[in-house]
Amino acid sequence: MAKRVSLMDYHGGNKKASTARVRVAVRLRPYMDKEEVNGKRLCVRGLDSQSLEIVNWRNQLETMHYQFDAFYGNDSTQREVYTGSVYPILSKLLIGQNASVFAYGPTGAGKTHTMQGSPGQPGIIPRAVRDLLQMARAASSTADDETWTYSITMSYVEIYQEKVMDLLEPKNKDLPIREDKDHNILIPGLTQKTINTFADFDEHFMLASQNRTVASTKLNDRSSRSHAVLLIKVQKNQQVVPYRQLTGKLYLIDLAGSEDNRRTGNQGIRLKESGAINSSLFTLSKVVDALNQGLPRIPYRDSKLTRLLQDSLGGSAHSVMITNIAPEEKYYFDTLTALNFAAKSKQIINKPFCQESTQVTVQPTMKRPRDDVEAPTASRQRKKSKTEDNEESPNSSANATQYKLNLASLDPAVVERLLKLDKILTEKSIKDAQLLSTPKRERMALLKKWEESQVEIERLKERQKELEQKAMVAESRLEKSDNSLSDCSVNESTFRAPLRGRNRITSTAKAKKIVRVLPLQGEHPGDMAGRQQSGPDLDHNRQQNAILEEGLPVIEKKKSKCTGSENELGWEVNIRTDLLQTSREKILNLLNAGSVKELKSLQKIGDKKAKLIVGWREVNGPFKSVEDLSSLDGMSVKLVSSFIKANIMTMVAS
Ligand SMILES: Nc1ncnc2c1ncn2[C@@H]1O[C@H](COP(=O)(O)OP(=O)(O)OP(=O)(O)O)[C@@H](O)[C@H]1O
Repeated sequence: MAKRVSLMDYHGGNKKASTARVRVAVRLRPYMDKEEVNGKRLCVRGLDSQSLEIVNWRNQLETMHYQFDAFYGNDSTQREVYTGSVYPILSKLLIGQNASVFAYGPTGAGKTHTMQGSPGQPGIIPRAVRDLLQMARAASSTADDETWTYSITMSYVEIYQEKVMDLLEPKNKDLPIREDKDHNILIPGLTQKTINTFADFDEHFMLASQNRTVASTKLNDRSSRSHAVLLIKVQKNQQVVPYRQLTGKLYLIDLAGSEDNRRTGNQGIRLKESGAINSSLFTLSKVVDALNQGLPRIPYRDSKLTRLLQDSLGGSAHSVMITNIAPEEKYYFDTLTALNFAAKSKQIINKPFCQESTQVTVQPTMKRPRDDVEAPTASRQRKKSKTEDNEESPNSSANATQYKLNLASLDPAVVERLLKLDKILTEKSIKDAQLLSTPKRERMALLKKWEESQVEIERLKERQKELEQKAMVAESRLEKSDNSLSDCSVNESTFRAPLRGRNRITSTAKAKKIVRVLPLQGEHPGDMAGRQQSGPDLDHNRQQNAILEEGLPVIEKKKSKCTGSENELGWEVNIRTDLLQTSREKILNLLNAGSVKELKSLQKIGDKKAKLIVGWREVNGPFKSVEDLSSLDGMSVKLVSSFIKANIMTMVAS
């Protein structure tokens, strides 16, 4: 489950939670008025790196003075703006915090130039993406960070006439904006592209930018008719238990400019667009006012723009607002309005959080968490091919590989089981059946069932130990009684060998059957007749003779010498080949057609293994041989061979 970790908690401090004021910078664009009706009259004068004044040429007494976090004059470069106001917040993304940079100001004042720039003068967006990619690459290769991998994705939307349009997938029109229970703002269904290199970003961004709505107005040849929001998501995944996941989101926003339609000359559709732009900017202003006044209700929901900026204004992001202004006298009122808005915005206090969750990333080569072995390295992850998905959507299919489940508190073995089961299900495209993405209640029920089966397994293990001990006692008793039989040493060693050492059969029931049947199979009944026997030995041999007389030719007479030891397969040699074959066939048939209940009738197959067999069958088709069982999870070759032995012994003896 995702959780918000305050900066205080994140750094382990115990003071008040950290806060961050919205940083406000003002950028003045160069003088560009070609008409110069009144000569070159500037209404803005820069004073120093933080302050400026605005002059009203009609009444110079009205000159206003403003101070901001930064003031960039008309000769400032793209690099200065970026390094001074944006670069410092990028590192926050890598620790799971959100940040946003938005350009605000009148139409034609230089917002798009500042955010996007041109190939010769790249703006904030390309610079920030390039640096983030570099920072993530550097971080994942440092010694401290080697257990983390980073993935960076981009989404790009425009808010055009109160509709959220997906610029990466233009057919996605009018997407909804939602808020999750942790107050994260989401756009379900929004396209998200993985960017591994700057070239990836450039390709997607260039194409998407062509989908943006721009048009010529009297004040700007290429005026943005919409608010454009680029979302860069940096996800940091821990590759070892407890698989923490930090997600930082960077919003880079190029707002449409406020427009005075007496001067833009807007008509028809342009006028309608202008109405929507001004209305959302008005709501933005109301939001800032409400925040500054500490009102209980902040009207975020009154426009799509403010809903999307909810996190950036009064929320959890580190926010930078760049107010673009124009110097020409004709912009005086627009500039004054923009500066007043900027001045009140700088009073807004945000409360940054670290977005942290514990996650499971299903990776094919992931090893057993129990062994504390790392999943694929960062470089392997980076090599993953570019993907297209809709991860913004909580229900999206792409989320199939990323689940939020508190695994930290689970036994690593449980995690491993869940991962493997989930992988099988995902591979088989069993929709909605993915264990980790199932609703919480079902997940809990499954986990409970799993816990119960663990208890059952423990109980069975205990029981098996007890039985083994009993079998050993019975065996040593038998050895004593065997020693009293004088002349059967060769056959004894041949037939009794399966009960000894490594090949000892660990079930009392099986031991009994073999003990009673096997020794006499090698002897001719007549050989026993003349022996002097008494007490239990006599009864024992009578019993054996009786079995033999009933004609149970279980064992082929073995002519080999007594070597005193047998290899792992030696026991098979002692069983008649046709019986061996039939038993194997019976087992194979059961494995391929048996129900869980029937499978459980096999030796060494409990409920858990029976279910695994059924599952394996469904996924891989029928078992070709009994030995195929070793491809089952938890069935080593050794285990399979002891399974075969136990079952064949049971079948031939029954
Ligand atoms: N700092 C600058 N240096 C050089 N040219 C600039 C600068 N700022 C803006 N310009 C130029 O001014 C013109 C208008 O800028 P831009 O389109 O960025 O304005 P805008 O604020 O985004 O306008 P709108 O809100 O209408 O979209 C463009 O031709 C742009 O290249």
